Amino acid sequence: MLLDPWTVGVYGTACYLIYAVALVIYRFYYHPLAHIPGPTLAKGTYLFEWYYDLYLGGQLTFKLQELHEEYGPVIRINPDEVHIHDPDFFDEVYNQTNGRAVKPQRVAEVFGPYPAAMGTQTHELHHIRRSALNPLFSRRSVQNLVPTMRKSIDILCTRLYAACKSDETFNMKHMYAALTLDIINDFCFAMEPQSTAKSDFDRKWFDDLDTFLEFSLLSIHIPWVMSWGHSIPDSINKILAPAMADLLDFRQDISLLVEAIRHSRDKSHEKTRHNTVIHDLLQSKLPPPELERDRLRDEVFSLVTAGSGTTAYVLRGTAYHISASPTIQTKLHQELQSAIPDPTNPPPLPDLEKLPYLCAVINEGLRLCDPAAHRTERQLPDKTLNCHGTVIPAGTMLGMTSFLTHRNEQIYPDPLAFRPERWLGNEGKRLDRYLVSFGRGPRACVGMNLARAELVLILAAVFRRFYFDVKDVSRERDIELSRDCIVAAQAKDSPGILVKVRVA
Ligand code: HEM
Repeated sequence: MLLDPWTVGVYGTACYLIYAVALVIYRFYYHPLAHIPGPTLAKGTYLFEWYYDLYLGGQLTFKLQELHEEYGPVIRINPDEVHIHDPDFFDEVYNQTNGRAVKPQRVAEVFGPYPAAMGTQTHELHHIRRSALNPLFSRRSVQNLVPTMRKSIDILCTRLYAACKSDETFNMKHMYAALTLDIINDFCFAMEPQSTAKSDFDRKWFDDLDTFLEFSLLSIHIPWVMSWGHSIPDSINKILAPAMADLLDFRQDISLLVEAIRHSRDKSHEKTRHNTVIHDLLQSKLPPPELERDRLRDEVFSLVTAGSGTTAYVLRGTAYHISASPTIQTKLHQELQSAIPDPTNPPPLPDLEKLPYLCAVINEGLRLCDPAAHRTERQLPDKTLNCHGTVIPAGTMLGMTSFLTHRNEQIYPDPLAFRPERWLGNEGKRLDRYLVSFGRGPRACVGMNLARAELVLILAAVFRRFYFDVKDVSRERDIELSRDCIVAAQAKDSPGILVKVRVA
């Protein structure tokens, strides 16, 4: 005899409840992480994490400090994940001696299921993809890009001189984002600088990116949302999420460009002094499937998105802190004035990289204005870790958060103060191992050399010539990290960083 729908519903619900209770009991008493301390709700369910990140909007990162104070250096933050807070353990988790390092799916695919190095889960495939990218971002390659970077920086300085005369207020948030976007676009596609010259610095593009990042926070907790979005046509995505329209069009344009470059139809790079990233990848030793059009498209798309907002974030925060302190501003300006007597004829990059105060300012900026807000997650299938006597089984999803290391009072006394002096002398050298803004190990930031060169060239050029009035900027609202949207985000009501400029 067939059961009526009501009875089926009752049995179904009862079975589900029994399953859910059994699962929670398993997680508490029989799970391989059962011995690791943490909040009760987090050990048994994902509700703890969802409450802080989805309901309160990217707040779990800030709660972590409190949890570590209560439960110790190794804690369970959801049924399947461990978080470690011990700055001396960073290399233990991320370095190469631990065998294979797997990037868990939820973080690998947080920006979409892209077949790019950044989105690759397995150690072996990541190694293949990363080996092709590494030479493109070596110190020597970056050195070759200096004229490219200077081209965009000169456009910005011309605009700033004009702003001095007109007493214009402008948004430093979009200004640095436009500059870094122009530089990475030139490197990837030999595209002439565009955004830096626009009156609003291409604001819509960056507002759309912010919306995309807010969405990424949802996708890290509910991964099927992003996968589903990628499985439906772009035309429907554009209706569902209009803020994504330009980004999706840009991604499609890259596909066309890959084919145009592959078949030598695009000659834009002949006007520049460098090959494009697409050229270099096409000439690399990558196996044929890795050279397919859409694979290359997604690799380059991830470079553009990872390589613009992050550096811009450090630039704008650092520029604010310099401008907010007359002492730091004067000290930096004096160093730059004697190193760069003629601002239109700056010294080579290696000479600028030796300026002690500029480097100290940059390190302090990387520390206090670190864009990587979210914990960096890994699984080490070949290694059981032991942290302060707590055994973490091989294969466990584990993470550490650079934000906590960078604000650790024992390492950086008065951690909220922007104090470049802490990086000077022998004491400063001791701190190097605790500056982890670019991550560590085989999956550390591939663009690190490029980012550092941009920071040196841009801050030297701008602060040699200009002073900024930041009296209308609220540090708490416009500068401080207040939401973890995977990348750091400011308060929702922040208007950006509105400043005026004058000649130094
Ligand atoms: C100050 C600026 C930057 C900071 C602080 C930063 C930070 C980071 C961090 C912490 C990671 C490691 C994430 C992980 O371990 O899972 C990373 C990865 C990555 N970054 Fe950056 N980044 C910056 C600039 C750049 C630039 C300029 C580029 C591009 C060209 C870039 C491209 C990438 C890519 C492709 C990855 C993934 C690497 C891989 O998985 O092999 N980043 N970045």
